[in-house]
Amino acid sequence: MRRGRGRRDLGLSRKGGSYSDFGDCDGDIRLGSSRGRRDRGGRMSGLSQRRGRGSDLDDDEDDDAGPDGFEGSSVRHQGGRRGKMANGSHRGGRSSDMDFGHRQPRGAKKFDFGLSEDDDEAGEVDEDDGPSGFEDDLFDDEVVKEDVGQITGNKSGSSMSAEDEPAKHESVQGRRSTGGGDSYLSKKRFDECPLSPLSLKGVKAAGYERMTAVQEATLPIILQGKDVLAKAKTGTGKTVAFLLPAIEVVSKLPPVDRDLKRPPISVVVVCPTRELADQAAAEANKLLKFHPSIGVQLVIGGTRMALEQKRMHTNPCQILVATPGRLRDHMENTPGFATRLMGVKVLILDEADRLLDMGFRSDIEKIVAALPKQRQTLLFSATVPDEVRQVCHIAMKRDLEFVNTVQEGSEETHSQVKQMHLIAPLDKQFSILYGLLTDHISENVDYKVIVFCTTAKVTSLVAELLSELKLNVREIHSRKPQSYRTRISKEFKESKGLILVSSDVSARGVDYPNVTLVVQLGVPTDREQYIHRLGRTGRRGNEGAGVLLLAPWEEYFLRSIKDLPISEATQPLIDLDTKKKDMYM
Ligand SMILES: Nc1ncnc2c1ncn2[C@@H]1O[C@H](COP(=O)(O)OP(=O)(O)OP(=O)(O)O)[C@@H](O)[C@H]1O
Repeated sequence: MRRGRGRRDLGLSRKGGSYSDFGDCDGDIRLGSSRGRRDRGGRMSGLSQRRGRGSDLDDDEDDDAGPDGFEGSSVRHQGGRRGKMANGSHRGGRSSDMDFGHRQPRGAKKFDFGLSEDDDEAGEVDEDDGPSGFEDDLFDDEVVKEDVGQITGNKSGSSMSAEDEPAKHESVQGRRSTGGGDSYLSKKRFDECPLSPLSLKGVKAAGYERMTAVQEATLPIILQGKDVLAKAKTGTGKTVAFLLPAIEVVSKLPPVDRDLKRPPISVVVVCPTRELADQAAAEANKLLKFHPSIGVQLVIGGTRMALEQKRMHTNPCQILVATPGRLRDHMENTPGFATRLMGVKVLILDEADRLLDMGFRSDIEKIVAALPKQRQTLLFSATVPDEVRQVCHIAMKRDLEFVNTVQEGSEETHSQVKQMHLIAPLDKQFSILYGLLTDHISENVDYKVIVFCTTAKVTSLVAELLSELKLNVREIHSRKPQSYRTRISKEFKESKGLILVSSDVSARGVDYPNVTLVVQLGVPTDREQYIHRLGRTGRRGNEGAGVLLLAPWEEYFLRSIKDLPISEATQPLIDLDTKKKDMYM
């Protein structure tokens, strides 16, 4: 691959004068920027605008799969591989910017690719986010504050301060972890724990011998039957940490009578995204290898309800892994399902922070209300912002244990992941991205890169453009059918030498092994999102790198991550004109 040094021109003007600086679009096109905006009436250059798809309640495969005003709209290649933007009209005028979903200052000239609804997990967001007042009888705010104050060692009981106060188990982590807080595995082996022989066999078959810090810290407490709120860095084995003790609970229950019309569901795992739910179910199946009598069922948006109902009927499971909207849908529409839920002994809220900032609070409240109060609740997250603490009020017992495996004073990110940022004007950003990628590829034979974009449409556009430039690219976002998302996710998991351009559907929890670089194009929603996205690399103690590419007016974001070890990157030099000549000769 030829790469000129010296020019940093976004260029992209093509032979025949098709697109130039992405600027030949018809009119004032803007790549949607801030999250959560649902509909904008701006000129969209023929892009059909679809409103947010609401919760995954409606998320049937067909609904998801068809043309949705997105596929084939943002960059449509008409007349061969001629790139055209939006409606394909190529007028001569040079627009000033291309906005990859960046927040724009007032008055800035922008392109709008019709991102009326960003892909805030669009398929799964529930807009019905009203207060429920659930379990007010059990936990009024004052009581919780007091209790939580005790949990975190805050005797004044003023507030639950997971971030501010050293947690009860923090010191335990400090002592037990190996190699300075960032180590991946502790010294403790699974076979030193009071686990059933069948679970131990499953753990061994899965290739796990020693525990990770969060597993070591939480397992004994969960096995005692306590509610646990656990905070641990990304990629440190939280899934096994909650699944294994949950499996133990099920294995100790009396066998389910096969003739029972509505056999109880004993464990419910709620995950914010379908990918994550899929991943948790797969991990459960791995661990259950030697527990033939325990079954797992996955219920997620984007698949057919009827099929799930049939499966649940013919093969009743004890462990149910679900996305919140679909779980509620079954609660309301699947005969006998609510009765089956009355058997729940353990409720797990995975990536609790994400569940909440995706607007699932109302779903969570309804799910919690549908479960027996006599149950164990586990809440796992890589970050514990205020909203997560609030959910403890509605879902957990007052004597919950907060296990924080992120040592006080240490960053929430991994030290083996090199973090960099770059501030660049919009018209330079794509060429910089391209330069970063090609530099990384030339230095890493086994490269595996995720490029995060702020919205589904920008994701698609960037993927399309990178493919045009002959990079090996896949895209994943909420506008793609679930079957496609699953396939791409699987492919990326198993591949090397691939770039995944993704919206935030892949930001949290998704475990892609050996990701070598994460690029964040545009400002993340918040500090937590930055950490979660970055957490797709450096998993299982591996090394990795992260680059945050911001526009000048987004530089303010650096203040919110100033405690993290992030430094300024050198701008890659790239001559896209040379590349283009290669392509069109
Ligand atoms: N004890 C263990 N030994 C070796 N590998 C493990 C162990 N526990 C988990 N893993 C592996 O570590 C990887 C990361 O685990 P997992 O996805 O559960 O992390 P996580 O903490 O949930 O991350 P995130 O916060 O990003 O969701 C997985 O590939 C998992 O199979």
